[in-house]
Amino acid sequence: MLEETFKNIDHTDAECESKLKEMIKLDSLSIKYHDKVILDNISLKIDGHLNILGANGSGKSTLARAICGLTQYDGEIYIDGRNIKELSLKQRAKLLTYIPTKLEVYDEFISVEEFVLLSRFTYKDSFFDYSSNDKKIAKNTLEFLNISHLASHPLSSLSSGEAQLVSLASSLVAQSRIIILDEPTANLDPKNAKTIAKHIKGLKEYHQIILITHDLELASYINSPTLFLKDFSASYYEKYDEFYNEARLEELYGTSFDGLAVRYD
Ligand SMILES: Nc1ncnc2c1ncn2[C@@H]1O[C@H](COP(=O)(O)OP(=O)(O)OP(=O)(O)O)[C@@H](O)[C@H]1O
Repeated sequence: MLEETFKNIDHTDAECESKLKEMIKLDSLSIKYHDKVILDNISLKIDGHLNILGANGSGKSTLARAICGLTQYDGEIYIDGRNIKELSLKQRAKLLTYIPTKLEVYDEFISVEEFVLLSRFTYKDSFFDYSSNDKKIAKNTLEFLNISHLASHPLSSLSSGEAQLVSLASSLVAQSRIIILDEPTANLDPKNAKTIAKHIKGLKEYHQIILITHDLELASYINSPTLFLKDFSASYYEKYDEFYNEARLEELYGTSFDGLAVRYD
C-alpha cells in the first residue's frame, strides 16, 4: 500500500530534472562556531546513499544541518545543481528531511497524527486544510510502521522507541527525496533498533538515505559508502571493505577493535 505511494513520488521537478545526477555537492565548505573551526574547506560530491561517521564532536550533525540550510557556512552547497541558499523553505523541505536524534516537542498536546500531518505543509495551500490525500498518506504511513495505535497519543507521552518511529513516519509523509537520519538508533533497545534498521534499509529503494551513526553494526548493515569526519576534514570510502575492517577502524577511531566491536579488555 505505502510502497505504491512511494513509487508514485515525483522526486524531480522541471527546474532540476536535467541536473539530478549531481545530487549533493559541497564546494569549499567551511564551518566555524565563533572562532572554533568545525569543518575546513571540504569539497565533495554525494551522488547516492551515504553513512557519515566520526568521533564525538567531529562535525557530523553540523554537516547535516548545513546541507539542510540550518546553519551558517562559508562555501557553497548545491542540490541537483541548485544552490540551497537560493531555495525557498518549501523547495528545501520537498528535497530533504532531517531527523534529529531526539524528537523536539514544542506543543505538549499535539497528537502523533496531527504532528505527522504537519509534514505535508509543503503540499498544502496556505488557506486550506490538509487534503484527503494528505490525510490518507499520514494514515497509511502510521499503518506501514505499525504505529496506528499511537495516532491519538500526545507526542509528549511517547517512549524513545515510539518517538523514533514517529520521526521516521513524519519524514516519510514529507515525501522528500533525501532523508538525513541523525543517530536514529541512539537510546533504542536491540529489538527497536533492529526495526528501525530494517525500515532504513527498505527506504533506500525510494529515497537517498544519509545516515549519521556511531553504531558500526548498523552502518555496516545499511551498507552505503562511508564519509569519515576527522580533524576538520572528510575521507570518503566507497567500497565496504575499505572502511569496515579492524585496521582501518583502529586507525580512524584510535582504539582497538574486534571485528566491528570495540575491544574492551
Ligand atoms: N550551536 C553551536 N554553537 C557552538 N558550538 C557548537 C554548536 N553546535 C555544535 N557545536 C560544536 O561543534 C562541534 C561539532 O558538533 P556536532 O554536533 O556537529 O558533532 P557530532 O560529530 O555530530 O558529535 P556527536 O557524535 O557527539 O553527536 C562540537 O564541538 C560542538 O560542541
